[in-house]
Amino acid sequence: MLVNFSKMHGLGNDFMVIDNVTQNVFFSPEKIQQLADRNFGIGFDQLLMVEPPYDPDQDFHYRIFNADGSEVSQCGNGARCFARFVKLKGLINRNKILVSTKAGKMILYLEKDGQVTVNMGVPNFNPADIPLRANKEEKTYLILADGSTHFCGAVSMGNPHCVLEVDNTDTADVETIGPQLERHERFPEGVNVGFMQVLSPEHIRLRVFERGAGETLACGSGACAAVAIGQIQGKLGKDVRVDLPGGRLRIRWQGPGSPLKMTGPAEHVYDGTINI
Ligand SMILES: N[C@@H](CCC[C@H](N)C(=O)O)C(=O)O
Repeated sequence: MLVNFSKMHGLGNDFMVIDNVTQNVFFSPEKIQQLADRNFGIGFDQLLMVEPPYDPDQDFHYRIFNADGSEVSQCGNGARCFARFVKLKGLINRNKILVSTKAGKMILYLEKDGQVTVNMGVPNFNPADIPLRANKEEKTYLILADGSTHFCGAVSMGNPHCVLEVDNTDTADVETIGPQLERHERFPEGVNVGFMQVLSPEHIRLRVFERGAGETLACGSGACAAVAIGQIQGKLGKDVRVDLPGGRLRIRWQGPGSPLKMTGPAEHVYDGTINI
């Protein structure tokens, strides 16, 4: 069977994107791992499957799979690439796109300058919804891992995130702490781990060790999580520039109860066909 796909990226967080509106593709978790392999496959952090809407009031549904084959419910950079993809492929001709994921509904806007703005919904700090094992909601949790104590904020952006503040992202021990917290027992469904350096209330640097994919060049939902957590901890303002290894995002959040907006680029790299 021949499968058409596009390779895309958002700030170097890269995706294999499949139009499952006009095709009928199913991949097992093992097949996804094989395709995600950077030596033996196409190579990507996440696979995005664009599907017809599940709800009549939506334009599309889209599914997200990590490189390890696990299906997840949110991907910020993927959402921007999804919006570019459906326009590029002529699946829609509007600049406002309504889409559902496992996490719920989102609204995306294709801007005139080529950037994409995503309304990521309301950040959810309730531990049970993240999910995080905790007696009550806190701005900072103390988590013990391998004899070390980590202070981190936690939030669901539709997917679970914890964020640690560091002095310098260049020297942060992402390779050790990332995997320790990713599968920590306090996070029963795993967690994406952000390392945030606050330069000013309007400017942070961020590295993210992603659940199911390892450290990526950028994590959109991770950037949203860092700004939401930094703001409730009193460190950040309402309009923040986030510098990730792969480039820059703009995150705007008016505070608890309001939806958060992310703006950034989405690039198409090439189209391909594989025989599976
Ligand atoms: N790269 C993404 C997040 C992808 C999913 C994540 N690894 C998870 O398991 O929740 C982004 O840009 O948000």
